[in-house]
Amino acid sequence: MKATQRRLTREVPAIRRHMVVTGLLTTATATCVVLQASLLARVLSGAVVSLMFGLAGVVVARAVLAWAQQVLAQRAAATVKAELRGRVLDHVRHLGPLQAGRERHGELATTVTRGLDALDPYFTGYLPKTVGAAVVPPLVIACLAVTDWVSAVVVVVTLPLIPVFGALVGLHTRKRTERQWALLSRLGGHFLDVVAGLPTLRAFGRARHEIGVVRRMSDDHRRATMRTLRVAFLSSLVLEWVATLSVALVAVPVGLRLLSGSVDLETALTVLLLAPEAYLPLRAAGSAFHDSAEGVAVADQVFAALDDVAPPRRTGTGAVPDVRTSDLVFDRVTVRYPDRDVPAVTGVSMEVRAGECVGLIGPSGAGKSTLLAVLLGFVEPESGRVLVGGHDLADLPVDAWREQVAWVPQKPHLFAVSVADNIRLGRPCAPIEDVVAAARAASADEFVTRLTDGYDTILGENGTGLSMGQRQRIAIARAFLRDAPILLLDEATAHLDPASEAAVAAASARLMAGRTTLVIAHRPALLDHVDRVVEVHSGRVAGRTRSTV
Ligand SMILES: Nc1ncnc2c1ncn2[C@@H]1O[C@H](COP(=O)(O)OP(=O)(O)OP(=O)(O)O)[C@@H](O)[C@H]1O
Repeated sequence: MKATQRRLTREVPAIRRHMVVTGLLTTATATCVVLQASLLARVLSGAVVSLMFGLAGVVVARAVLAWAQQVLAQRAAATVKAELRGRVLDHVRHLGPLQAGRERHGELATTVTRGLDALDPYFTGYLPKTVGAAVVPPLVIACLAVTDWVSAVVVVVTLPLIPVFGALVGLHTRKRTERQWALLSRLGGHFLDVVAGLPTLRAFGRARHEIGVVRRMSDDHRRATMRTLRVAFLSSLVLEWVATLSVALVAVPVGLRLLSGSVDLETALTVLLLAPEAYLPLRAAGSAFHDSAEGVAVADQVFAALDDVAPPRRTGTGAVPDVRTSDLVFDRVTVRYPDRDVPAVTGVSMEVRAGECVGLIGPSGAGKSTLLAVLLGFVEPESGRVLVGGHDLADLPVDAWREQVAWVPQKPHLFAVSVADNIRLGRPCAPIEDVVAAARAASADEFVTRLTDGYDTILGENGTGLSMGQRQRIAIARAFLRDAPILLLDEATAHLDPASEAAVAAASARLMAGRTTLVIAHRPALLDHVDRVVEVHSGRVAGRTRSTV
C-alpha cells in the first residue's frame, strides 16, 4: 500500500501540488486551533471579555480554512482521477487491438469507472488528515510545553499509542480491503460477460446457472464488505478509546492540581482545551485510513494494468510512399501471437502489385486474417518484413500508414452512435450526401432509410438492432467512404443473402478497381473479381497460386 501511495505521489504531479497546498492550509488551521484554545481559556476564566471578537474571528477563519481544504481536495481528486483514467485509456490504445482484446474488459471497466471514484475519500479524507496528523500535534505540544510542561510530557508519552494501535489494525485490514476490491472487480467483469452472452446462455439453458454464479459472487462481495466494515468500526472504537483514555490522563492530574491550587484556572482550561486537539488529527487519520484503503487498492490495480504489457514501440518516422504506385511485399514473414508456441504464419513471402487485387483462400485458422493484421500494424512479425514500395512497414509511422488503408473486418464493430456517424468512422467530416452515396454503393441505403430515423437512427451497443448482414454492409459503406488506396476485406460477404451478396460483390469490384486489394474470401461471388488467388495452409503460402484472369 505504501508503495502504491509513493508511486501515486511520484507519478501524478497534481498530488504533489495538493499536498503542498494542504500543508499550508493545515499549518494555518493548526495556528487557529492553538489561538482558539488560548483565547477561549482566557474568555472563560473571565479575564478579557473583549477577546470574544478575536475568538469569533478565529472560529470563522477555521471554518473558512476547512471549507477551502474540502473544495481543493475535491478538485485534486477529480484531476487525479481524470489523469489516471486518461493514462489507462491511452495505454489500451497503445496496446493495439489484438493485445487490448486480451485484457479483461469488464474488470478494467469497473476499475476505471466506479473503481477510481474510490480515490475520493483518499484525497478528501486521508491525505488532509495525514498532513494534519503531522502538523497539528507538534504545534499543540509546543504550546502545551510553554503553558504546562507536565501535561505536555503526558501527551508526548501517550500520543504514540494511537498510531501504534492504528498500524496494528491497518495491517489486519489491508488484505481484507484488497480481497473485497478484487471480488468487486471480478463481479463487475463477470456480470458484463453474462449480460453480453445472455442470448447464448438462454439458448443453451445455462442462464439460470450463470445468474446463480453472479448471485454467489455478490454474496461473497457482501460478506467481504461486511467483514471490512466490522474491522473499520472496531478500529475506530479502539482509537476512540485510546484517545479518550489519553485525554483523561492529562485532564485528571490537571483537575487535581487546579483543586490544590498549583495551577491557575486559565492554564488548566488551556490544557483541557488543547490536549484533545493533539489526539484528534491522529484519530481522524486512523479512521480515514479505512475509507481510503479501497481507493489505494484500486490505484494498485490501475498501476498493475499500466505495467501489464509494455506497449509495443513503433519507432517508424519515415515518409509513407505513394501507395497508389507501391507494391506490397511480404518477405519471409513469420508471426507468433503472445503465449502461442506455434507461429500463426511461417515464412510467408508474396507480392501484391500496385492496383492488383489478390484473393486469399484457405481453411479456417490458416493465417489469412493474421496477414491482414500484419498489414494493419496490429501485430509485428517475429521475423521477416513487409515492404511498401521498398520501404519496411516497421519504419513507417503507423497512423499515417493506416490512413492509406480501408479495412472491412470479419466481425465489424458498430458503435452506439447514429448510422451516419458509424459510416463516417474513417472520414468524420464527410457530408451526408457522401455518406448516403457510400451506403448506396454498399447496398445499405435501402434498409437504413427504413429505420425509424433513417441515417440519424442511434444504434444499440455493437449494432444491436441490425442483422449481421446489415452490420456487414455498414462496414462496407465505411470502406467506400474512406476511399483509401489500399483495401483489406476479410470475408466481407460472409453474412449476406445471395441477392445482397451479388450486389455487394459488384460494388466491391467497382471499389477494388485501381486499388491494391487483399480479399479473404471463399465464395465465388467475390473471387470472380480478383486478379489472382493465393492459398494459405497452416500458416504457409501453399505451393500453387492461381490466376483468375
Ligand atoms: N489474437 C490472437 N491470439 C492468439 N492466437 C491467435 C490470435 N488470432 C489468431 N490466432 C491464431 O492464429 C492462427 C491463424 O488465425 P487466423 O485468424 O489468422 O486464421 P484465418 O485463416 O483468418 O481463420 P478464419 O478463416 O477462421 O478467420 C490460428 O491458429 C488462431 O488460433
